[in-house]
Parts: sequence; C-alpha cells; structure tokens
Amino acid sequence: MTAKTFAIASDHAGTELKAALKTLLEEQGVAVLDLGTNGPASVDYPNFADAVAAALADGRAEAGVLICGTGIGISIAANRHRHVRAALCHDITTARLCRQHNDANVLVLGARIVGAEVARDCTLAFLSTPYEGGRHARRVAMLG
Ligand SMILES: O=C(CO)[C@H](O)[C@H](O)[C@H](O)COP(=O)(O)O
Repeated sequence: MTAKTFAIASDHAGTELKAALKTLLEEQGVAVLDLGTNGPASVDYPNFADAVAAALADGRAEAGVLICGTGIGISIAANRHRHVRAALCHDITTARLCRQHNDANVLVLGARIVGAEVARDCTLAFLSTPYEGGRHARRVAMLG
C-alpha cells in the first residue's frame, strides 16, 4: 500500500478504536483525514462509509479505514461504491491477503469483535503489504 493519505471513519461503536488507529497511522508517516464520528452519540454507519468512499473518489485520500461494531454493516455500505474494495478483517492474515490478492483499498474492523492489538496488527499489515497483481488482476478487474 503506497497511500499517502488515509481517510478514516467510524460509527459510535468505533470512536475509541478510530482514535487509536489514527495515532498509529500518523506514527507510520501517513496523513489521516478523520471523517468522524467523534462523540458517543448514536449515528448511522452508512453515512460514514459514504464519506470515506467520497474521499477516495475525489482524491482526498488513496485508502481508508472504516470501523463499526461488527464491521459488517459498514462493509456492506462501503462496497456499494464501485471504486471501493472494502475488506472486513479479523486477523493479520486476512489483512495481508486482502492487499496481496484483492487490492483492497479500505480496511474494515469490528470494534466489538477484535481487540485493540489485533486491530493494530491488521492496520500495520494492511499498510505495509503491496498488491501482487498477476493472476489476481484479472479477478479484481471483474469486480469493477
Ligand atoms: O451495523 C453494524 C453491524 O453491522 C454495526 O456493528 C453497528 O455499529 C451496530 O449495529 C450499532 O449498534 P447499536 O446497538 O446501535 O450501538
């Protein structure tokens, strides 16, 4: 992943994890565009998936991180956008493989499912793993 700027967003279930991952990304030299939410008030995850998708579409960011309680709802919402390949990851292996095989451009995490350390590992793997291309390129092209 060669992204210089990551867009990051969560619903109310993911604000604490979002803050931790924002710091982690910044420590890795990545600029972070924080698209909310930033408080405990209950919000609707599709709006935050749409915000990250818009940031990718207009070039404000090259990659994203999305967080909700399970990661499921916000993944479904993000993947309705044709330019988004959002991967819900639960471990370092899926975070690595979604980059190598799927050229995922959005990492999705479930804040109520994975612990903070696993989420950090997933983020670092996502950030450091390049897309392999080759046989995967044909398949990824079929997605869009
Ligand atoms: O939509 C979800 C499941 O795919 C997310 O996990 C949400 O964060 C969750 O549904 C929010 O639940 P809450 O009871 O309203 O906090």
